[in-house]
Formats: sequence, structure tokens, C-alpha cells
Amino acid sequence: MKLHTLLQKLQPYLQYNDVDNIEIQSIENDNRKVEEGSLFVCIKGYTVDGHDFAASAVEKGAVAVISEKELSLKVPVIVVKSTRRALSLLSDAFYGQPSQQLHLIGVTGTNGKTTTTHIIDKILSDAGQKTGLMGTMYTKIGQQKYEIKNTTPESLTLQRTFKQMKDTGVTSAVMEVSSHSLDEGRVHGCDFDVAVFTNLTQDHLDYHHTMDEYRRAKGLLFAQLGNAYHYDRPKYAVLNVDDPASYDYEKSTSAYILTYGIDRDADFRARNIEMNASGTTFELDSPIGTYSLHIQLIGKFSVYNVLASIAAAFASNISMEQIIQSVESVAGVAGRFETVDAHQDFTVIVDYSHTPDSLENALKTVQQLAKKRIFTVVGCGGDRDRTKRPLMAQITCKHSTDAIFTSDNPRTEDPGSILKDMEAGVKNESYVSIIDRKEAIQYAVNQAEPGDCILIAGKGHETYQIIGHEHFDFDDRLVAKEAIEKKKTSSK
Ligand SMILES: CC(=O)N[C@H]1[C@@H](OP(=O)(O)OP(=O)(O)OC[C@H]2O[C@@H](n3ccc(=O)[nH]c3=O)[C@H](O)[C@@H]2O)O[C@H](CO)[C@@H](O)[C@@H]1O[C@H](C)C(=O)N[C@@H](C)C(=O)N[C@H](CCC(=O)O)C(=O)O
Ligand SMILES: Nc1ncnc2c1ncn2[C@@H]1O[C@H](COP(=O)(O)OP(=O)(O)OP(=O)(O)O)[C@@H](O)[C@H]1O
Ligand SMILES: N[C@H](CCC[C@H](N)C(=O)O)C(=O)O
Ligand SMILES: [Mg+2]
Repeated sequence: MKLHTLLQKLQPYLQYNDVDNIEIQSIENDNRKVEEGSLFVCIKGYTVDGHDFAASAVEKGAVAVISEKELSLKVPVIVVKSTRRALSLLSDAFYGQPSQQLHLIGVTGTNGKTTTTHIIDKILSDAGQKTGLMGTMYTKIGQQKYEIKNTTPESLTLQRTFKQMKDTGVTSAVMEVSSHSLDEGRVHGCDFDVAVFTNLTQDHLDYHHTMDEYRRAKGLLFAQLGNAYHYDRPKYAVLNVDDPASYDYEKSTSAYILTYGIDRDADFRARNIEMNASGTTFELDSPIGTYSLHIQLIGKFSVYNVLASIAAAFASNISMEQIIQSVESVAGVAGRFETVDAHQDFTVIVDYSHTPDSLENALKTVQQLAKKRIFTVVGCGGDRDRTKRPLMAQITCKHSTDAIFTSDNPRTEDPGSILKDMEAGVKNESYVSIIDRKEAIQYAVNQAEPGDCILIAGKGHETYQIIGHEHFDFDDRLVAKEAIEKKKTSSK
């Protein structure tokens, strides 16, 4: 593609000299990936400044550079106010605006994004569509899964992935949209058709600093959604009426609104919810009638995720009969309230609750199921929101009989200091702190008696533990199984 054509997408009112004949073969924002013919975009990051790598990018073959300041280089340097924004718009243009050719559903909110995207993906693929999915666990194109670094990748990867989806026949894509990605503008240039809001509770205050800022970041998804009757495709915002942030988002979007909820009246409302160990039943009021559902998922929070998914699928023109058939057959998402079965006589649940709200929801659900003691093994991630640590410790002590604090992913923080931050929230409570997560799980397993329940919270599907900058193999589900086997062997 000609650089001149690309730049017109960026700043159509500006004339560019010396760029007429420059052909761009690729866009890169990492000098290590630059090849002959690349356009290098300098991003001032949180750890390093991409502008420092511009000269090296040119040596490797970059034919032009997008920068936030003048640079003295032997290739044209185009100065823009925000290179992150430029990267999003240029990537969208370079790959032929692929998201406009997909039915794109974005899901944002503190908790439930991964679960909701998976339910929506199942409904759409059961309806015969080839789908794409992007989120915390992986990128999926059809049945093929690819590793992913961020929940929402940066714009270059994102647009390249949309192009790959489009080229392989995907018609609908569903993705998690993190608050970080909205704040950094990774999703500028994405043409969303449906935007879903799950909920807003405390997390990521290390990044956003205040809940107002965090709420504003999530709201950007609804603000960028576009008009209800713009283009030939209607746009929908799917909002949770039981969460007050929805009222802000409703004001910030000009898309059609579909609401869901349990406690308040909504377009999609669940009533008469009944839960047992094998699933949940409820009555669903919808704009086109009332239905009875039995889902295999457990907990009030699961009902919210199912309602959000139903509304998003409805906005995607799937019939209610098809939607209900699909949601009733969803068995669960890996690492989300996943039970570990090693033929033991107590229950072990691995769950990805790593925020105060999700931990409380998970524990309240465990309380409804547990017959006897509840052991909770939980830690808090390092290099992340410190203020959630004492809260998570309080919630653990409040809803468990036995609280066992341990390490999550300490990253570059001292695991002992993270535990101290947790312990500060529960000065008058009883708990045990065991830094080593494997030992903590073994401790809970050794104590558990028939009928007890162990909740291992925080790491869900993760198959690693990050200590320092290194990833070590660690899977709560496997570690719990091994611990159970060890207990059985030692009691023989
Ligand atoms: C704090 C934050 O958001 N960081 C994100 C940010 O990284 P950064 O700004 O620090 O980048 P950097 O490493 O300083 O590099 C700056 C520039 O120099 C370039 N570079 C760098 C080194 C080099 O040798 N050569 C070079 O050219 C880099 O390619 C980059 O363009 O931009 C990167 C690209 O988009 C992200 O991968 C990275 O996410 C890091 C890994 C991260 O941990 N992010 C978390 C906080 C996050 O975004 N989480 C949300 C999920 C949250 C949730 O699920 O609730 C997410 O969407 O993943
Ligand atoms: N709707 C919900 N409301 C509150 N808690 C929920 C909800 N859905 C799931 N949870 C809890 O949050 C945990 C994480 O769920 P999920 O992975 O779907 O969320 P997420 O928003 O994708 O999280 P992340 O921000 O880490 O990507 C689950 O293990 C469960 O304990
Ligand atoms: N998307 C979240 C995941 C947290 C998972 C938890 N295990 C941790 O490491 O804190 C984050 O990056 O903050
Ligand atoms: Mg997720």
C-alpha cells in the first residue's frame, strides 16, 4: 500500500512531501520485527520509549517513521499527536478495515467478560456461523486457537487478526474489551455492532487511579459504538440495569439499547431463580415472550452472564429458540467455577476470581452449595491494584470457615509484602498464610473432610505462575489433583 494513501486515513487535511512513491509492506511498532519496507510507529510506552528504537528500525529497513516528535532520520518522519491512536487507525486502514466486514461484538466490564464471550461464541457457532473470539485465554479462529499476550491485543495485532478471520471465512467475532485497551485506544478503528456491559466493581486502580476514571474508560466502548441506524447495520448497546454505571453508558451512546437484569425490570429479565449443584433454573422475560430455562452454570453471576449473552445474540438476529437451546447446553468455561475430580469425598473448585466482587460472588455461591467447612485458598497478583488486597482478605474471612492466604502471580513484588497487604485487612480474624501456593493447596486438601468444600481462587485457567519476570509451570487444577493423590497415598 502507498504511504500517501495510508496517511490520508490519518490526517486527510495535511499534504505530505517526499512520500509519494513509498510503498509500505508492513506496519510495525517493535523494531525487532521491522523488515525491508516497514512503516515504524514509535510508541512511548510505560516501560520504554519506542522513539529510542526508530534509528534501529530504519537500519533494519523501515522506509518511514510515525513519531510524536521530530527525529533526525534518513527516511520521512511523520509527526502526529498520538502515535498509539495513529497505530490503530493505520492498522485498520492497512488491513482493509476488516472489522467492517465482520459482525463484531465487544464485551466490557470488570467481571464475566471471558465467560460471556464464550457463551456468545457458542450461540453463534451453534447457529451455523464460523466465529472468531479474542480474550484472556486465547484468540480462536474457527476451531484453531492461538496464544495471546493481552486480553485485548494492541491495535496492530487486533486488526491483523480481524483480517485473518475475514480471510478464513469468519462472519462474526466476539471479543473482550479491557479498560486498559479502551484507555490506550487499542480498539480505535474497530467497527463494533454490539457492545455488552457486564458490571463495574473495583479493579485496576493501579492503572486508572479512581473508580470514576475506570468507569469512564469502560464507557468509551459505548461512546464509539455509533448511531443506531448508521450504515446499513443497526448498532446495539447491551446494558445491565442492575449496575448503576449502565445509566452513564446509556447517555453516552446513540446506539439502540437492550437491557438485562434480575433485580430491576429489563428487556431480558430472569425471575424465580433456583439453584442446585447441577445447575440453575429461571423464567426469562424477553421482548418476544417468556421462556423457562435450565442452565448448567451455577450462581447468580452466571445468570447475569447468560442474560447478557442472550441479549447480544438477540441483537445479532439469532432466534430465541436457537439461543435458548445453546445456552442450556453450555457446560462452563475452563477455570471458571471448574470442579476438580480426583474421586475425593470433598469438593474442590478452581475459580478465576481475582477481584473483590468476583471473589464474593464465587464464595456466596459456594456457601449455597457447601454442606460443611469452606476452605478458601487465595492470593493477590503482584504489580496490580494494591488496594484490593485487604478487601479480598476480608471477603475471604467473612465467607469461609478457613482462610488460607497465599501467592497468586507475585510478578516483581515480594510475595511476603503482598501477603502483608492482605493481612492488614483482617487484623482480628483467623487465617493461615503460606507463601508457597502448592503448599497452601496441599494444606487445604489435608485438612478437608467429607462434605467440605475448597475454593482455590485467582488463577483459574492459568497454567503458569509468574515470579519475577519468569513464568513457571503451575496449574491449580493439576496441583489440587496431585495434592489429593498425595493425601490418599499418605493415609494408606
Ligand atoms: C500497562 C500496559 O497497558 N502496558 C501495555 C503497553 O505496554 P508498554 O506501553 O509498557 O510498552 P513498552 O514495553 O514500554 O514498549 C513501548 C514501545 O516500544 C516498542 N519496543 C520495545 C522494546 C524494544 O526492544 N523495541 C521496541 O520497539 C514496543 O513494541 C512498544 O511499541 O502496550 C503493550 C502493547 O499494547 C501491552 O502489551 C502492554 O500490556 C502489558 C503486557 C500489561 O500487562 N498490560 C495489562 C495491564 C493489560 O493491558 N491488561 C488488560 C486486561 C485486564 C483485564 O482483563 O481486566 C489487557 O487487555 O490485557
Ligand atoms: N457477571 C459476573 N459478575 C461477578 N462475578 C463474575 C461474573 N462472571 C464471572 N464472575 C467471577 O469472575 C471470575 C472471572 O470471570 P471471567 O474470566 O469471565 O471475567 P473477566 O471479566 O474475563 O476477567 P478478566 O478481567 O480477568 O479477563 C469468575 O471466575 C467468577 O468468579
Ligand atoms: N487480567 C487480569 C488477570 C489477573 C489474574 C490474576 N491471577 C493476577 O495475576 O493478578 C490482570 O492482568 O490484572
Ligand atoms: Mg477475561
